[in-house]
Amino acid sequence: MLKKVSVLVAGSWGTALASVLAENGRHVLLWARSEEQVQEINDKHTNHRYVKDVVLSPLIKATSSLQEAVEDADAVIMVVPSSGMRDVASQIRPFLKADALLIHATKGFEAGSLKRMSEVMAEELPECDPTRFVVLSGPSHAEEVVLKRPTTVVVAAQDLQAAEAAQDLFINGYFRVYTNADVTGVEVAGALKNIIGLGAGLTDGLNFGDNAKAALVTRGLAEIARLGTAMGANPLTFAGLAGIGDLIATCTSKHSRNWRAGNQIAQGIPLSQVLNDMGMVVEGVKTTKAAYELANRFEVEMPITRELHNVLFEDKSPRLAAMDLMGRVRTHEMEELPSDTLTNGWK
Ligand SMILES: NC(=O)c1ccc[n+]([C@@H]2O[C@H](COP(=O)([O-])OP(=O)(O)OC[C@H]3O[C@@H](n4cnc5c(N)ncnc54)[C@H](O)[C@@H]3O)[C@@H](O)[C@H]2O)c1
Ligand SMILES: O=P(O)(O)OC[C@H](O)CO
Repeated sequence: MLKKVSVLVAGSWGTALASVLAENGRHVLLWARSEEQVQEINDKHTNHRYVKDVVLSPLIKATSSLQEAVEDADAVIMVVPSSGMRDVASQIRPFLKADALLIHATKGFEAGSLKRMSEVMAEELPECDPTRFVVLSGPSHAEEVVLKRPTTVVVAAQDLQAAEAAQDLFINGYFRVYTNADVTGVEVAGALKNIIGLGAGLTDGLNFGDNAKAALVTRGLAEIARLGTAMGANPLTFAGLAGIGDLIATCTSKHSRNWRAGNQIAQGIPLSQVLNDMGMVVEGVKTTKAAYELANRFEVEMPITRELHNVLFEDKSPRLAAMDLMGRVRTHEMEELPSDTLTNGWK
């Protein structure tokens, strides 16, 4: 029985996941970094900056002490931005029970090392069994989850019991949780969809229309699956919730910070200002850089990622990037398949 459940940290997604747990009758300890935020959550039952106009369950209590949050916890849900994962994982190491159920819901890679979040956790928490690390991902905007709108996610772990324990913890009538054994695929899909979400915002901002966005999502999925498979993922994972499911949510929703960032860049607003004004994490920016480097490392063709990289970091005009994408050398739709499969229909 998982008695003490903690969520790190009280951003949008951490607060939304804490709300799901509270809905399931769990007392949740939510770590917030500022005393002001702790007081707001404990006294007013709100977390206004991150989840507007929502009254939180009294079962959610906040603390600014990582030790208090993690000590004796039976389950710890890590929802820190990818840039903070290593630091927070190393800080909780002295307090974390080795057999605690460790779940992360972060969508990104570590900048520089290009590691997946479960790899970073494994390095910083060597006492814990990495086969029991769970990743939770899928199409899930915090803004809708706190309103109890129907949502589906996937939890992946190498160890089936760990995945099922996470499924039991979160599943309820509006939050349906599926299991999957492909940790690499779910992590890669969750991180890379943000790049395409940025691209969808750009596409919409440039008024390119519905055909262009459908093309972006479909060809985006193709290059996500290409890199993911090279990194050891099961290609089928990309047809699931963490793959096409989250691409649809991110590329079509104005809740998406990545979509909004892309949309603002299309209006000519400088990236630094876009990020500053957002006031919340836009993982797709750093992930574009990481994926560009991963594509080089794994020698995988990722034209959309490359063009977005050039728009974000090389000052390339988004229109020119789109023209260059459209003008690429002609190719087969399923270019990554073995050549006998490609020619099969024409024999
Ligand atoms: N918001 C969503 O709908 C949603 C849904 C699914 C997954 N996610 C993922 O969850 C992760 C967190 O996103 P979010 O939406 O909660 O972001 P957010 O911007 O709403 O909140 C980020 C939180 O992290 C804290 N923080 C920032 N830097 C930190 C650091 N270095 N160490 C510790 N804490 C730090 C901030 O104080 C804030 O509380 C991201 O990887 C995101 O992709 C978000
Ligand atoms: O707001 P975004 O773009 O970070 O997306 C949030 C979630 O990942 C959607 O599933």
